Amino acid sequence: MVIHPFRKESRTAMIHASGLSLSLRDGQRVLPVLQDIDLHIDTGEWVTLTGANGSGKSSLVRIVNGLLLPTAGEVATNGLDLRSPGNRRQVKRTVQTVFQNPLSQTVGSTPEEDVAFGLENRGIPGEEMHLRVAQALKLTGLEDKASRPVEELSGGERQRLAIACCMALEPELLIFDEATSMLDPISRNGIFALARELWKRGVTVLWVTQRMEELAAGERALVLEQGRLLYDGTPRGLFYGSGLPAALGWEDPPVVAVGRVMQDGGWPQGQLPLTEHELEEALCRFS
Ligand SMILES: Nc1ncnc2c1ncn2[C@@H]1O[C@H](COP(=O)(O)OP(=O)(O)OP(=O)(O)O)[C@@H](O)[C@H]1O
Repeated sequence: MVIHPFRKESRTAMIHASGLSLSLRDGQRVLPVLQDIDLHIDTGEWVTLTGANGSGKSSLVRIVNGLLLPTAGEVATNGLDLRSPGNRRQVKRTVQTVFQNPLSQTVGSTPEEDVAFGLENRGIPGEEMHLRVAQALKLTGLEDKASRPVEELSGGERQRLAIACCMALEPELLIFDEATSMLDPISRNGIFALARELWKRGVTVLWVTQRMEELAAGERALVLEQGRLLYDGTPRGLFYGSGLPAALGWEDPPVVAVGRVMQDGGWPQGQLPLTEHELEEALCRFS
């Protein structure tokens, strides 16, 4: 059952899935990895996908970016039906993914080489390539490190570099697959803020995370559990209206823990805080 279906059909679909299922063979067993998923994500949205280990998040990402074929159902990314191999090839050019491990995503020996690599593969001519490399490194705050050895970059900087590589290829959909999970809190916040900035500039973002603070700070939340889409709606509805966090045994983020006390005290749901900023505002109104 999907709680609070969330649809805005008026804009162009970036991802559209209907009855999407995926079964994978594990030895003698057939695992139902994704089950009967209906999903519509518009161009320009920020959508956060969460779920326990093994709930199917990465499998869904791999279907959406054209790497894996569903066993049943329909799925289209950027209007391209992914059942066609030609469309899957095309989609791989418009969707870029930033993965979990910052150390496993670099191929060049310096940031500028690394960003240029993907552009060369695409056959982007020299002058434009240099321009795009410079722009991508500036966008991600790495312009001063353009010719430093990659090994000298921190984990957070390596993750910025992975984002620079993606952005140079001018993606329409940017997927972050637990991209902050191996970083320290400051780098994590920096990468999250950078992703939000890119989203505000117009890139559609699918943010995959198990961090409740990141989920709370987004506009729309998807919850996968054992391959089923259990929730599709606002983070506020998820934390304060659905009962799902308790049912799934999640620990509340600190701000939501305070919000629950406010909820018990009679605060209306629309005013319950999800972020530190909202909590501060609520307390100012109260005092
Ligand atoms: N190639 C495969 N063959 C068989 N089973 C697979 C394969 N890939 C994934 N699975 C299984 O599918 C299920 C979902 O895996 P998936 O990686 O999509 O989950 P996830 O939510 O991304 O997990 P995590 O948070 O641990 O990365 C798991 O039970 C996993 O073992």
